[in-house]
Amino acid sequence: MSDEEQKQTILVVDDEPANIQALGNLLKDEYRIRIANSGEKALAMVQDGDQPPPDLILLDIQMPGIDGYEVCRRLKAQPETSGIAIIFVTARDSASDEEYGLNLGAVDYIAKPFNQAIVRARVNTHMSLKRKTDLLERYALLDGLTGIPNRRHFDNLFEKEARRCLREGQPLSVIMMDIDHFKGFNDHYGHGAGDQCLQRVADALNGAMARPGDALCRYGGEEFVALLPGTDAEGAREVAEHLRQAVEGLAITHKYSSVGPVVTVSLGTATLDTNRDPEADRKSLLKSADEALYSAKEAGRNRVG
Ligand SMILES: Nc1nc2c(ncn2[C@@H]2O[C@H](COP(=O)(O)OP(=O)(O)OP(=O)(O)O)[C@@H](O)[C@H]2O)c(=O)[nH]1
Repeated sequence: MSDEEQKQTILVVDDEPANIQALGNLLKDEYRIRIANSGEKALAMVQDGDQPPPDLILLDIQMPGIDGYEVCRRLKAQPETSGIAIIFVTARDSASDEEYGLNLGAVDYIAKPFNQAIVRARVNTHMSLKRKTDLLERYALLDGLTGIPNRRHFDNLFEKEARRCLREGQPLSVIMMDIDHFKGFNDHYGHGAGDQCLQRVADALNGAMARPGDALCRYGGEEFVALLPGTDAEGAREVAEHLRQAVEGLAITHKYSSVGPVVTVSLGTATLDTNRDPEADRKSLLKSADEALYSAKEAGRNRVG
């Protein structure tokens, strides 16, 4: 990632080009600046799912059309945008205005005409807090042992992708997988070797997932789940077979498996059929994949159920 891409983003919202320019010039060396000259444009930019949301919004209050208070209210009302920090930068400098703005959920309130050094210092404080929060959130969604997304992350992704696939009339598949006779592996080679095995299996599974939208998560102890947006049932079975081969191809010795001499996985696939009742399908998708996984176990393991 380039330095420019790593920069945090500030959206400056003001109907006065001179104000946008002043704030932009003040902050452009440290941050990536986006601008909107109305409340409507600001909302459209932030709610556009294709662009990552800004880290901070510097928001004027008095603007024609949707004013800053209303922009703040609408962003705070939506879970996807409610976490974005907002600082009002405004000529309305009475204590009651400030109290009103802070009660709407803004993190700070700066009166115009502003002192450049104070604006920069306050912005830096909020951006530094935001960087720490982002880091903590990222860690909270990753599995500590394998470094891949954890179950909590999967639950969020699953909800998001299920909604998107239903909206766009796309299929959504999941693959549940479980290492065969992992208890025997742990019991005989030790917990440390078991942990290493989990790490290598996770890497191999990750490497075998081809599409950028696909996600592999650790679902539980020795259980993994793959989420495949836009993939139909046949495609999911193909991916599952690749995943099976990738783990077998690692050739990790497992003398205590009934399946063969190396570590293997069993897999079950299920696909959300957008033509049927969307709610019922979504709820039962993981259950179906789990049932398919258990039939793979019953049928002898190291296979796709
Ligand atoms: N080393 C290690 N072992 C784990 C971890 N999480 C779960 N396990 C072990 O995974 C094993 C799962 O065993 P079982 O659920 O009985 O299943 P299995 O032996 O894989 O048998 P089948 O699934 O029927 O093939 C247990 O021994 C757990 O202790 C982990 O993070 N590290």
